[in-house]
Amino acid sequence: MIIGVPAEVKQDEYRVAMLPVGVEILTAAGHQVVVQAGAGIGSGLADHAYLQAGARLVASAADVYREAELVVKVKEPQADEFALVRSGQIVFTYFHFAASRVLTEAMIDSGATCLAYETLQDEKGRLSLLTPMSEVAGRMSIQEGAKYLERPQMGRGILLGGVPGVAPAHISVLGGGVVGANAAKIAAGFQADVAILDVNMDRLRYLDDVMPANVNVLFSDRHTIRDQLKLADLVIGSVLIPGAKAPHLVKQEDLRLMKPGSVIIDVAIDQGGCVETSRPTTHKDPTFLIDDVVHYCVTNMPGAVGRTSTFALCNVTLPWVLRLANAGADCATRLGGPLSTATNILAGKVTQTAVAETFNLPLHTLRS
Ligand SMILES: NC(=O)C1=CN([C@@H]2O[C@H](COP(=O)(O)OP(=O)(O)OC[C@H]3O[C@@H](n4cnc5c(N)ncnc54)[C@H](O)[C@@H]3O)[C@@H](O)[C@H]2O)C=CC1
Ligand SMILES: CC(=O)C(=O)O
Repeated sequence: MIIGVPAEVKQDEYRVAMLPVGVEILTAAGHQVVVQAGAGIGSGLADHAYLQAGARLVASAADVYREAELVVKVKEPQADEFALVRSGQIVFTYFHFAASRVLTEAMIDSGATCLAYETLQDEKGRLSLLTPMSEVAGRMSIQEGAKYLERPQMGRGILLGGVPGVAPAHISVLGGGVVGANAAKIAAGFQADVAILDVNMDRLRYLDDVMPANVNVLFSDRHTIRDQLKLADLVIGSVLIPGAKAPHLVKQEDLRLMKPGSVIIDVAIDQGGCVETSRPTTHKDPTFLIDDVVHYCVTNMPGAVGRTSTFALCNVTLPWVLRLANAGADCATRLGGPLSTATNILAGKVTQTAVAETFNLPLHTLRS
């Protein structure tokens, strides 16, 4: 199979979808890998490393899309990439379709097959291609939160850990999955006072067992959320209902409960955000103020730490790329099991229930 790796074009996206070692493994298995020149630069991976591993370098994204049967990316195709995606092609990347009707319609119109990293459930039911980026974003949410709590960044002027005689920051983490647990772990290390809210009691019991003493776990309901908003200096939005638009746990009217200069890091923004007032932002212009509350809603947080993130992502995606490539272009879209959970659009037809429901589109059933 011909596998294509274009350079990422989303604002401030420094990741790349394949490491040179991935090229080596795929070519050794008899496949061809076409890489856009410069694609790895943001992650410190030079063109010659891809060449040495057996890749063919091409000048433009158009060249990659023209040749590749399987396009492997990091972020969803951007508007100026839509026309490059073609019928019969498989695109394997983060899509987060429920957050964008425009993207969903563009991919339907392309006639391509779209396999989303974020909905792939492995044999144990884990979202194993989302996990490493959630680990990055969860950890990063605390360092970003610490920065935007500083007064010159419009924050309240709060140091996360406080100092002897002055209370630490209170951090409320909405959703105790991978992002939430990683955020809480780092926040606890800063000696902040942390609360994790979740609706999954088994998860709360687990977190209660493994988290340090400055982390409390609470059941997430409307009253507890509102109580937490009154206390919080920093709120981390980290809920997920796989494939679906994130529920708005914080309503616009709730912002009035919060202290002026408090900060919301809505990590769940890639699924639409769990705060009603959130809207997508970029690393270049990451925050905005509503009712004196700082909102940070960057949709590709791990992109800023491209080197760490590229390695963490490619470590887990490569086995699936290899599996698709070995199946061959005709059979790859008929692979059952985990790859069927990744299939959001098959040859231009929506196959993910949550996406069809979000946009009221016809749902097609996958057949093996
Ligand atoms: N902005 C960015 O750059 C990035 C965003 N993300 C996003 O972060 C979000 C969270 O991802 P993960 O932690 O991996 O998901 P996860 O599935 O591990 O955790 C989500 C948690 O939310 C909980 N939850 C569901 N409904 C809830 C409610 N009403 N109240 C409280 N908790 C609730 C679930 O029980 C689960 O424990 C996803 O939307 C993911 O795509 C992940 C990486 C990067
Ligand atoms: C999960 C995702 O969309 C990202 O890492 O950018």
